[in-house]
Amino acid sequence: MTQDDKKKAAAQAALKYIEDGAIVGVGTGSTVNYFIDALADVKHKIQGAVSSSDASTKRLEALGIEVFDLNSVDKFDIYVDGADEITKHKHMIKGGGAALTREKIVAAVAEKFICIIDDSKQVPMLGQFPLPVEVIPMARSYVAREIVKLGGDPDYRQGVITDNGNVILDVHNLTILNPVELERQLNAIVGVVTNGLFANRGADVVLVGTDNGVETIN
Ligand SMILES: O=C(CO)[C@H](O)[C@H](O)COP(=O)(O)O
Repeated sequence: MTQDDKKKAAAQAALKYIEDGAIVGVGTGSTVNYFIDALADVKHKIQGAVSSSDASTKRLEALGIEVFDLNSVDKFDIYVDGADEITKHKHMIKGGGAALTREKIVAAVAEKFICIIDDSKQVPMLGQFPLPVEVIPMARSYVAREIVKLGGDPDYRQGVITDNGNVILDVHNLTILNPVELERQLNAIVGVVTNGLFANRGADVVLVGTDNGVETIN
């Protein structure tokens, strides 16, 4: 099985969590693109989606799925998204696609976070994947200096502007022993919009595409 086959299988498996009449929270990335394609096959059964990025909105709408403004939706059951890394505690690093802030917002409103991944994303400890931090542009150098004090090595993601008009610092060489605490510490730096640690609100269910099929971790 290729990595893409595994992503596709995990994405397909997420459909069983979608109830009739649902509004579905939709993440961003290549695994989620498979999910959006699968969702299109059952679009007659759902009300529509809430999206975490302009890219996902475009794809959803192109396939005839209505996308609601999050401000017009009080609550919904399921948010489906990928991850760059995930531990057995269901703590994640996300934001490889620079959509972390909207992903965290949509995930916060959902009852359940269903994480869809291929098995290469499972790690014993977070931090091999550089941790994305979304920053207000004028605060970039200040935030970078503060991150160095926390032991990280920030790298400005050149040429990338987020959907919110901000920039991304990718933080290398972090030893993330306590993701819950580091998520709080990074958010406390003035100028940080969001960081890519999803630990205070991790995943609820993980669907892992493997060579032996899709494994469900509850
Ligand atoms: O957080 C994300 C985007 O901001 C994605 O979920 C993450 O980067 C995984 O992407 P992919 O499914 O393409 O491997």
